[in-house]
Amino acid sequence: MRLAHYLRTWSRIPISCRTYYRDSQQNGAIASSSQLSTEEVERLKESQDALRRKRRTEWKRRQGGQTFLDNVVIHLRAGKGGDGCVAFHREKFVPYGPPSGGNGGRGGDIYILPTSHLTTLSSVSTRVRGNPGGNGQGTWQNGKTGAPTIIRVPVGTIVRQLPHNDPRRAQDEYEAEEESLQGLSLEERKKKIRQRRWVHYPDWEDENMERDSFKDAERTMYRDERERRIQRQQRSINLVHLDLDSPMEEEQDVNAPLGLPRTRTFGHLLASGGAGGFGNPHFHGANNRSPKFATRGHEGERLSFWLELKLLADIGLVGMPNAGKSTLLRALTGGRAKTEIAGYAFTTLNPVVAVVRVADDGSFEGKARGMVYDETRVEEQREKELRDSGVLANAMTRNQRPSSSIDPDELAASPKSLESFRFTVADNPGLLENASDNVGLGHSFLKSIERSLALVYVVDLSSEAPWEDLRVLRDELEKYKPGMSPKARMVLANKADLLGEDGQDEAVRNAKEKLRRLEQFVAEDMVAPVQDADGNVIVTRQLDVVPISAKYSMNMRKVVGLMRKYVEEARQDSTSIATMSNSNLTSDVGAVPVV
Ligand SMILES: Nc1nc2c(ncn2[C@@H]2O[C@H](COP(=O)(O)OP(=O)(O)OP(=O)(O)O)[C@@H](O)[C@H]2O)c(=O)[nH]1
Ligand SMILES: [Mg+2]
Repeated sequence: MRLAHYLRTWSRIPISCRTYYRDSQQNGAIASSSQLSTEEVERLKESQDALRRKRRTEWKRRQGGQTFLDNVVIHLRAGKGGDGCVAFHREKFVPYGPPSGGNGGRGGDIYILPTSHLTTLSSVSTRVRGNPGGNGQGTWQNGKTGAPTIIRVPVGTIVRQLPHNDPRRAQDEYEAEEESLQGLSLEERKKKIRQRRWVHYPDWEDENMERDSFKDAERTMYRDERERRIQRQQRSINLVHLDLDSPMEEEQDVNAPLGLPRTRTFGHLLASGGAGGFGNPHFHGANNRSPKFATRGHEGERLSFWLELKLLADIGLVGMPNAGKSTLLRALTGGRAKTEIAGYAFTTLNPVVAVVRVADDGSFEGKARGMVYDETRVEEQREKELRDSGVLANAMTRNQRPSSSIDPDELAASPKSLESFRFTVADNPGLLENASDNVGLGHSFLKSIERSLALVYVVDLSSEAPWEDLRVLRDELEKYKPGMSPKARMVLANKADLLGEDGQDEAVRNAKEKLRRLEQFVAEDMVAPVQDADGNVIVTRQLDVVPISAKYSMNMRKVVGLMRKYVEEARQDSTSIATMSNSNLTSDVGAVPVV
């Protein structure tokens, strides 16, 4: 009881406060051990930090990549069928006409439709109910069919039906009925089951129960129900799994006759509506001339699905942990991309997508002389010092300052001409050798960049053999999906600033030699085949190799120019974009834009 109370109270505290509380507790614990020297305290803090990071990475790894993406579980309840009607025809001189109750209409189905007008799953409701069918009426009027419900999702959504044993699944229609009957006596149970299935002529319920014709009809109904249930079970062996990679636009038919739907394409069927009930003419026969009962409509299917969205980015960064992908993303976006940078592996646990804005003259937002994109921890510390010193409190805005006092770096950072092009870049977690065997974070996160127009390798030029890293990255891409590696267009040799400065002739010569070796490897071993629609190799393509320093924002303009070129080429070839989404090998390679 006390534990429950504690958990309830704890869960009411906002997460930020909880983190603060934990941190202050830990810091307090460290500080209280006053016998320790400052150095020892620092070391202790670092080891605690390392432990926390390790736990975080391990936790992420255990998710099997399932939390990388925008995803949602939805519960569908297709429309219930309309009830049949009990009625008898009446007209002048025909006091006892034939049975004339109409059948109920079918319940509305639920469809899913990928559309290019959406980019997130946030507009998808988690509970969707189909429209019920109309009830039948007298003079043989059948009820109308429930209108279909369409769930619109962005292109790139993967739809998976949840299996029976999945705890996230909602009850199906049979389980829901069973639950509503729990706790009732046998008699009450029977009564309720009947009430759910039959419509009687006013005051004829008891009479109907006695009749053989009703008993026969009831037997037939239960037999049909059993068969339907078996069919449903068989269907659920093949769970729905859709990869909605290309948009299906709704076809509008403005000339559709009145009363018929004007939209023709509904998308993929997910849950079927229940059948309508039978009107009393259905039970008319030689041994029942005047049936005084009809059936109610069936429940629609109740199913649960898991929707998962692959992210959309024009360029995907692929590299080993610590290669500097996050630093590069921040440099490309002028620090707007809030992705964490730190000197340990697996800092980035989720893909982060950011927009790069390019001006007419090739300059881009954020490019500034002397700009340093340091580790998040260092930048935070710097910001804190600035805040504490009170500089920020009295700072004037750019408009308040006289133009002569504006820092030239700041001027350089502001766009000189109007933005003329923008594209998105995805920063990814690091990829390791044997990621396919779930080493590191595995490579399930690559799903998010599968549909990127181009990939860019980021390697650490200061490492022993950057070409070996490149080989591993290429092989891992191929292992993830054969035909994916030819999407790579460029190799960025990062951290070039570490390889010697002006004046250090020997170091500079070594750096040049290393870069030359990398270029040679790329030219010899990383040639990408470009195929035509029939799968014939029409040309081989070299990857561009560009030495950069993401941290000091060096050579960024060239990188942005090349990225822009790749994106423009791919966008121009609109057919290639359409085929790129196909999952088979030939179309994927064929989709690589021809240069
Ligand atoms: N000297 C130098 N250091 C860099 C450069 N780019 C990144 N770094 C440093 O390299 C370390 C790792 O950088 P990140 O950007 O976090 O690397 P990452 O590839 O995103 O790493 P993961 O997220 O773990 O995959 C940090 O300490 C950066 O400051 C660079 O161009 N020069
Ligand atoms: Mg990172």
